[in-house]
Amino acid sequence: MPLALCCLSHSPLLDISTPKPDLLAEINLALSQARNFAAAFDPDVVVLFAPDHYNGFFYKLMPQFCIGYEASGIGDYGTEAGEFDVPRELAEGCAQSALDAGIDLAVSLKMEVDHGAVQPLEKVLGGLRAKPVVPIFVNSVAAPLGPIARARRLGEAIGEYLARRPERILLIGSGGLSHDAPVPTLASAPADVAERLITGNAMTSTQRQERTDRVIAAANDFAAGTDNLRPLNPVWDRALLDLLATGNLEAVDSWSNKWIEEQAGGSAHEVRTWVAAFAALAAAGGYEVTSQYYRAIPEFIAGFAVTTARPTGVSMKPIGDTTQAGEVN
Ligand SMILES: O=C(O)/C=C/c1cccc(O)c1O
Ligand SMILES: [Fe+2]
Repeated sequence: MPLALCCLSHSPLLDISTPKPDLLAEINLALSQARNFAAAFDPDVVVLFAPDHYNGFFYKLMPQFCIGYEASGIGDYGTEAGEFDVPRELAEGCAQSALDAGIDLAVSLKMEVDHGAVQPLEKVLGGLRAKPVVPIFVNSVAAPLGPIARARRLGEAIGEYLARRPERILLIGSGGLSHDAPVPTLASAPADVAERLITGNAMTSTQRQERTDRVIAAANDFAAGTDNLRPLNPVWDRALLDLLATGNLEAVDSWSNKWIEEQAGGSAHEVRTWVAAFAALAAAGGYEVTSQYYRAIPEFIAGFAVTTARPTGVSMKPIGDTTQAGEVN
């Protein structure tokens, strides 16, 4: 059965910041196109590649990749909390196919995920239980990171397996593009924060609110040009979107993590979720991008993109407004 793909940037600021009305209308149109695309494809199941921001994965044991056999959203930044409906047999098949291909991923029977996983499910499908979901954690935040080539290989291995499955499967990649989110790092965090990055001790509601306030303040400063976060890089983002659209995915294998960070910021590693999702789609055959939206949006601290793609030659019944949303700026 066919695969289809929807990749999008997430941001905690998406439902908090208020960009100018024209920009907001564009963003809403792009997201509604993605929703229409998913509704027209009508997947039986979703395979979701998503990062985490020290809400579900901590340095007491930090894998590069992990498939959740059971998973729940923690409900940060106003996203839905609660249990995922994970199709166990499909999740096990994904894990085995990756292991067979030499990707030593972890599995979890109690995986916790944050806005990076839940927000795209809300925006594209309407909620975290709208469809059965196999959640796949792709470490994009916690150094040390493996090479981006490994994320491509992970996606490829899983795509080869999914292509043989009977279900209609929507691949979602969540993250990036260029950005430098104000997420702590083990190397620079004060002792109490570093301790939490290691142990994952639950945050108090005050600590959670302080984190939210800090991110909102950083976004306001960034939009005003008064923060020292690394600038967004629309040129890099556009080149990445072009590369993904042309299918030349192996080109990323030569990218070093240092180069990605220099070009696009410390959080641009989240693009490995896009690379994995596209590699999964490519493993099933040729594909075409059917819609693409991009803007560099400082208010979201994000090179913000929404892309849909489907196998070449597969048509889907259009639902609602399918006009092209904005384009690269
Ligand atoms: O987890 C956080 O506190 C912040 C995350 C964040 C901020 C800005 C852009 C993003 O993509 C994020 O995930
Ligand atoms: Fe993120």
